[in-house]
Amino acid sequence: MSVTLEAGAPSGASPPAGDDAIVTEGLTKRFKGGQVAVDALDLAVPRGSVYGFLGPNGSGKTTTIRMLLGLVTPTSGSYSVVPLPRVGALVEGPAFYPYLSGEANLMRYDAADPTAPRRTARTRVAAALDRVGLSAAAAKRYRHYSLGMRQRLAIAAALLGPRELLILDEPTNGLDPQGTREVRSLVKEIAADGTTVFVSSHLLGEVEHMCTHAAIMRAGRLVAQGTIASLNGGRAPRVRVETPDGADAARVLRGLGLSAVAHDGHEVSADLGGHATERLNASLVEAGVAVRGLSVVRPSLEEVFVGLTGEGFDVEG
Ligand SMILES: Nc1ncnc2c1ncn2[C@@H]1O[C@H](COP(=O)(O)OP(=O)(O)OP(=O)(O)O)[C@@H](O)[C@H]1O
Repeated sequence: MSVTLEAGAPSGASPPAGDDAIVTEGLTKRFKGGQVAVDALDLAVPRGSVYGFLGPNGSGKTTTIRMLLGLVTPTSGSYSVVPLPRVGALVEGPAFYPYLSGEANLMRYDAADPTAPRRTARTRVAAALDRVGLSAAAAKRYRHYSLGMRQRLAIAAALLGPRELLILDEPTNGLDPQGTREVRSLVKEIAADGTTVFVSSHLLGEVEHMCTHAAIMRAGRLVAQGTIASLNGGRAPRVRVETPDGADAARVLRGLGLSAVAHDGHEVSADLGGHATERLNASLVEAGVAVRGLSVVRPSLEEVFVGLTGEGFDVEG
């Protein structure tokens, strides 16, 4: 589906060209009252990716997702998404009946879709339960489900049809650690089946571990996007040596050709470049440097984010 809006007029529908599942160009939402929730957003979500849509609360993630699903009308800009019947979405958790089983809840949910043939409802529900690992708990009442099982059932509801794209808005929010683990590994499994997953989160650690790609949002604007490796790769890994012989260690590292050598008390650090840490250690010891510790520090997405925005971030997860 493709929608272009200038002055509020939709202009046609087609899936994104090329290898992307979602493309937005200049996508903007200004709410009545002047609040710009999403500001000229250019996203490109490759098919087959697990795409983390990362930003603090209020940065415009939910508004973007609601626009992609046709639930909110953009003020301007355009977007293309794979055809909506091929998109499964979990935006606000679906309301399930506590006294009904997981299976009965999904049957009701499926019945609400006028395009789904009734004849095959049981097969669809069984496949969705199987997909999220709830077959054995299909007959159990929803109120006896754990938090993780409840969220997996919600994801099953989003997977009732064949999906090319799954959009999940903060799927681990409010879960306990066990539920969080269940949902994260389910997301990876769904992606491994070939479904593109677009998942919003305010947790850097979560995106770093679960996703292949990420976009970083701040106050409605896109700050950076790309593969996790390319986002991290903007900054080189550093080697850090703990030693009482700092001046000597710095001299050895410079002599070996390492750059950006910094010496601060009992710690010496330098850009690692293509050097092997075991060789560095051997050279330091041979030169009589007492090495108490040697480590390689790779920049995390958190450092990249702080470097880009000058702001801290919620890194839990
Ligand atoms: N219907 C609305 N009317 C006016 N302002 C809104 C509306 N919906 C969202 N906003 C504002 O737009 C901004 C972006 O909100 P949005 O919910 O998209 O952010 P978010 O990144 O999803 O955050 P959260 O994780 O807290 O939902 C916020 O400042 C919010 O207050």
